Amino acid sequence: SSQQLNTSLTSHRTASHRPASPSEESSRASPPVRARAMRGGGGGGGGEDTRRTAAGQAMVELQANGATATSASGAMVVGLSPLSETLWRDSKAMPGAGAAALIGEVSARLTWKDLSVTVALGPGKTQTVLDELTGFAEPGSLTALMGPSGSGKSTLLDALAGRLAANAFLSGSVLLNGRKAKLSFGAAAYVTQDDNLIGTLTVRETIGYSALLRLPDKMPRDDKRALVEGTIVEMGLQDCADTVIGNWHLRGVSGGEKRRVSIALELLMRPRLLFLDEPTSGLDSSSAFFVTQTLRGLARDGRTVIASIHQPSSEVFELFDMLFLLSGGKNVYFGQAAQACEFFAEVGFPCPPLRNPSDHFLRCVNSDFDKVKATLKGSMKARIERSDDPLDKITTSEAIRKLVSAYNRSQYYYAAREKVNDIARIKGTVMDSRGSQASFLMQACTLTRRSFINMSRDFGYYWLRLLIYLLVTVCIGTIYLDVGTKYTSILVSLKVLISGYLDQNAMNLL
Ligand SMILES: Nc1ncnc2c1ncn2[C@@H]1O[C@H](COP(=O)(O)OP(=O)(O)OP(=O)(O)O)[C@@H](O)[C@H]1O
Repeated sequence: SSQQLNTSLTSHRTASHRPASPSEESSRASPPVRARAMRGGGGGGGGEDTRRTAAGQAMVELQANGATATSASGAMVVGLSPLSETLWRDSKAMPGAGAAALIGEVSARLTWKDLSVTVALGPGKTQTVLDELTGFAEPGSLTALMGPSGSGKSTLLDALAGRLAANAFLSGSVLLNGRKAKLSFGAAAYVTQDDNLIGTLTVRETIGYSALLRLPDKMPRDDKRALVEGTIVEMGLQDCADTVIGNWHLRGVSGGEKRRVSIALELLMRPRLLFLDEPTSGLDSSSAFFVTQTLRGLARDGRTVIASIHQPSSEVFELFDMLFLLSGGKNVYFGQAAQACEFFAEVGFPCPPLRNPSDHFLRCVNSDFDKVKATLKGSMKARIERSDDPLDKITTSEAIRKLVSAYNRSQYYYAAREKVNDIARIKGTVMDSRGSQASFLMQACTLTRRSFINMSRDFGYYWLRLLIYLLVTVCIGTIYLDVGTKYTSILVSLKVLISGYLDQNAMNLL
């Protein structure tokens, strides 16, 4: 209930005023996120104080993520903010029944074991896209899925998020908090590669409307506003909060900021598990760095973050905690990102001193390089033949075979399987808020208002149309100028009117 929500928010606000221990302080948020939080809500003018207060309140709620809360049943619940708990309880509570109980661990611990995906390509034709993959993702960690194009990164992300295409078949097990769970919207968030945002709305409006469309009606407006401001601060968007997203005729926020707005929309429901499909695609290296740094901050707040990344710079690579490297649907390496260089060196492919590690790994596992080598001629070919790089001595396909078989016999592989079994034994609650909690009426009103604002600000959609209608009106109207008032004139006018009406309809149909 809203009272329950208020109580939980207030109690946490009060609780947060006690001095935090250094370890608590460091576990709450990453330095950049905290630094941004300290700057408070953006924008100037008379509303700044209100916004700053609202953002401050929301930050208390946001900082409570990853903290230990006491559930109504008296059990200690790990890794859940009061808001998440209330959202979940409200969605689970049956009329007349008590609120659902939270059991043990609620942070998202995801494991997948011997996961294979086969797609049907036509009658009798199938393709194995993922081949017996095993891994895990824990709260507080940022896991990067890397591999060449077509290696199966997006398919793995889809398989873990439970959104595989209809022609794809999964075998093996995917467990969330030790249970088989169908991940639905709310429990886990999935940020797609494309930013589906309305160009005419500002960043604050975009996040605000999304809050109205998804949060429960009974949640007080002030709390919703505080949550929106807190999310803006958490994603580092306060400097562009009042800038429009932008479209073909409107210069708006940058590509990196757009990506962060897309992530912010998913964060509103406080998911414990975050999937991102290529969050840095199309961004320059500094924007990619800031987006990844934000993801790391979200992970440090107790969330489980899994992202597929195409070709990270060395700075971005350093931000990853875990690396899942794929090639042709097979696992080449899974373990700490910082230990990947060691594994490649053990197998006989050490990373040259001045090379970006991620470029080196992708160079080792991308069989397209065989085709590149085959097309080289002249001095380039001679240089490769003289080179002492082990990769130039064998084909990439052979290198991949060597790496895959070395990984399957390595300590990394056995450690991962053992950890998967250990994690699967920890049973916890699967947070499933079952989608939007706003009522139909609230959604209809919000969508109507948003649509009107969008139309009134969109030059092409509204003003250009209005101009065209005015021009057409003048053109048709002037046809009747000085036609006279005789019977024949009236008949002619009527004919013109009907043919004009029919023409207009025909044009509309076209
Ligand atoms: N539903 C499907 N039907 C047919 N083929 C599929 C399907 N899903 C994936 N594939 C195939 O599986 C392979 C892996 O695709 P996926 O999109 O997972 O690769 P990726 O590593 O994400 O590539 P990219 O980096 O280019 O996005 C591709 O060859 C793709 O054509």
